[in-house]
This record gives sequence, structure tokens and C-alpha cells, in this order.
Amino acid sequence: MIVTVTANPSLDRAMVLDAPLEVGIVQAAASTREDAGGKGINVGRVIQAAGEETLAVLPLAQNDPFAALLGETGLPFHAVPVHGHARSNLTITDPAGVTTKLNLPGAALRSGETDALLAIIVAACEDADWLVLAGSLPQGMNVDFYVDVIVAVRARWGDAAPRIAVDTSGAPLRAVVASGHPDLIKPNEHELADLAGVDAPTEDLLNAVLPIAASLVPDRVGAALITLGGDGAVFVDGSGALLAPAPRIHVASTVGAGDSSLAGFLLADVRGAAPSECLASAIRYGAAAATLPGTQPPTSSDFPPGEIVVRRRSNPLT
Ligand SMILES: Nc1ncnc2c1ncn2[C@@H]1O[C@H](COP(=O)(O)OP(=O)(O)O)[C@@H](O)[C@H]1O
Ligand SMILES: O=P(O)(O)OC[C@H]1O[C@](O)(COP(=O)(O)O)[C@@H](O)[C@@H]1O
Repeated sequence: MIVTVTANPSLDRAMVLDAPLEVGIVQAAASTREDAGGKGINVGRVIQAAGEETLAVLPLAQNDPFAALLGETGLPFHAVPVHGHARSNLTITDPAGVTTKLNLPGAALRSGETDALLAIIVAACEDADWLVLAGSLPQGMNVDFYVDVIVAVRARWGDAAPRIAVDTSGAPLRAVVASGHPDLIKPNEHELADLAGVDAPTEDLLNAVLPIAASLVPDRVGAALITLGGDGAVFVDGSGALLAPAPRIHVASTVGAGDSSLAGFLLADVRGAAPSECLASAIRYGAAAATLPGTQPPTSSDFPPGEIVVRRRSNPLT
């Protein structure tokens, strides 16, 4: 079972333009769709669509319109009652697939609500193979929240604790890497560079991220799945690195592509696949998500045609 946590859910509105986005003018939009989103929810929807067991944990006010949208997905979830409503994030995609994301900070949680969220997450981890801590934290929440979760889950479940994947950015990611030792992180090249305090690479991304990842794996994190948009993805663990370019696709919207990559990786892992097949699955799911509008979860029927070629590098630094 894969438990996902979305501390900062978002009602995702995706708008499609039939001309490139221009700032400072009035522009007609061609279409729009709404999804119950946020990184953990997106991961969970892909896992559920693939037929594997999953549970989403999130803070949610009873009278929040987000609840109806989430209910329509059929995703099993455990909502921790809170006062604030889910934020609304906006994604704008132009005909070339260029995606602009406008993300709000999200309503603050009260201190009792944060404690309740942590307790529910720990309880939900009984029999879980993976715990996925995904997305930003609501404004005002302690940046160590994910560290607190990791410590509490491992203290409660010991050897039976799930492996823990973290997909976040900025201060919460720095905190987790400083003192949480997660089993897996899933940054993109910008988040990875920010974490390591270096400039993000702009060329030959598959190779350029390897030394940055090697500075973190395995001392600070067990493994890293680094997604690189149209350039593909890299997986680094204590035994070396795996590199896979992305297939050429027609991009509809890249929102949710990173979440689908992580879901694809975990799906293959819980089905017993080797890391190279987990990486290929991450690429297939990420690329499939990018061909779909909004945060629609991809299934295997959306996979782009062709083989995913995975190369191994035993020493990421050479
Ligand atoms: N333009 C694209 N062409 C092909 N695949 C893509 C494209 N954009 C994203 N993907 C797929 O989705 C994955 C995740 O995308 P990425 O943009 O790195 O995630 P994030 O949203 O976390 O930044 C990539 O590793 C790739 O497999
Ligand atoms: O929690 P954050 O980092 O603000 O991101 C939330 C947004 O990211 C998404 O989960 C999409 O993420 P990706 O495009 O990185 O896969 C949206 O559903 C949501 O609006």
C-alpha cells in the first residue's frame, strides 16, 4: 500500500490558450478544467488508476468545495478536519505546450490541526510499503514538519516502517535532507541545484545533475529520482546512476508530470521491478501525463509508443 500526504492541497484550474501567453493584455482562453490536486493527491490518483492500493491523507474543511471534486475522483482518502480552505493554483498552457504555473501559498493550519495531521499520518502507515510526503507546506507551518513526520513514523513502526519518499522544494526539502534521511527524493534539476546551493545546469542535463546528486546520495538521502522535463530523468542510489532520455511527445500540459513520474516509479517498485525498470516506468508515466490536459492522471493506455532506453553509470562522478 502507498500512503500519500498532501499537506497543502490545491484546486487546480488548468487553462488552455490558442495563442502564446502575453502579459498585460486581455486574452481569450480556449478551454479550462478543474482537478482536485496537490502533489500527493496526484501521485495517489495515478496509483489508484493502475489498480494498486493507496490512501491519501490531507487537511480538508468540511464545507470546502474541494471535497466534492476530490470525492468525484474515487480516490480513498482520510481528511483531517481543518478550518481553512484548499488554495487554488492556476496553470496556463499555450499551443506549443509551454506551461505557466501560478501557485498560491495555501491557508495556514492551526497548531492543533497540524498535530492531528501528524497523528493521522503515523496511524495510516500501518502496513504501508511507501509513505509519500509531497508538495509545499501551507503558509506558517514549521519547515521541519516533514522531518517530524519521518521521525514519528520510524519511531512508531520501527522495522515495519514504510520507506519514505519526499517530493518537495525549498526550505522543507533542505530540512528533510539535513536531518530526515528519506529513502527517496524526487527533485527536478532546479530543486536539486537549489538544495545543493549551486546554479541549475542548462545543458546536457542527464549528465550535469550526476555530481550534484552524488553529493547527497547515499549520505543524506537513500536515493534520488531527478526529473528533467523533456530531457528525461536520472536515478541515483548507493550503487550508481541510471540515465533515461524522455520520448518525443506532443505536450498538452506538463502540470502533474513530475507527480506521475514519482507514481510510475513507486508502482514499478511495489510490483518488484528492478531500479532500471522503475526509472523507465517513471519516464513513461511522466511523458504520458504531459500529453494529457490539466492534472488528469495517466494510465498505461496513455504511454507514448517505443522503448525507454536506460543507461547505467557505476560511478556518477566520472
Ligand atoms: N516536454 C516533455 N517531453 C517528454 N517528456 C516530458 C516532458 N516534460 C515532462 N516529461 C516527462 O515527465 C517527467 C517529469 O517532468 P518534470 O517537468 O521534470 O517534473 P516536475 O513537474 O516535477 O518539474 C520527465 O522526467 C519526463 O519523463
Ligand atoms: O505544493 P506545491 O509545490 O505548491 O505544488 C502544488 C502543485 O503541483 C502539482 O501537484 C503539480 O505538480 P508537478 O507539475 O510538479 O507534477 C499541482 O497539482 C499543484 O497545484
